[in-house]
Amino acid sequence: MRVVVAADNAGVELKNAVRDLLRDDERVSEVTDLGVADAEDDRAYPVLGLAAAETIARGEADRGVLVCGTGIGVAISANKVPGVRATVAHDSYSAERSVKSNNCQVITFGARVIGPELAKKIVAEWIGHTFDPDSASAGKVAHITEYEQAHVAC
Ligand SMILES: O=C[C@H](O)[C@H](O)COP(=O)(O)O
Repeated sequence: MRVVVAADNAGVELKNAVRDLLRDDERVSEVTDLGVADAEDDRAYPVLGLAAAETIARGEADRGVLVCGTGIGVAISANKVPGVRATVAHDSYSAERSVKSNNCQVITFGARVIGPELAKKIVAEWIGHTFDPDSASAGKVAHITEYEQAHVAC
């Protein structure tokens, strides 16, 4: 699995902790870190969120982990990229269902909301979840995709 990670300067430390966890996970073949690298880099969360989501939309990554102060801004940004579904998930069940019910490729965290150990635990579980295209959830996700394709300008 190829994972892209990104954060604004509010989330850089948590992003780095999750990035390092992913790099040590044998289920992950590649981790692309789009930054920010440190707290001095003031690129705003939309820049990072959109760049990460576009990486997935281009087929260059399978999943994404995005971090900002709340996780909300990067999620909103990533969801603007056609074909990408992102959500904040600060608990194990939401993270699981974000994949199994919603086929989300992206999970986001708020560094001002969740601590690193819980975030890392959630990510370690999240990596193992997969979407079943034959599940009852698939038709609901297809409805979202059909709307997007009919209404969202590329
Ligand atoms: O969703 C936005 C993020 O929490 C970001 O890190 C902080 O944004 P703000 O500086 O506009 O509050």
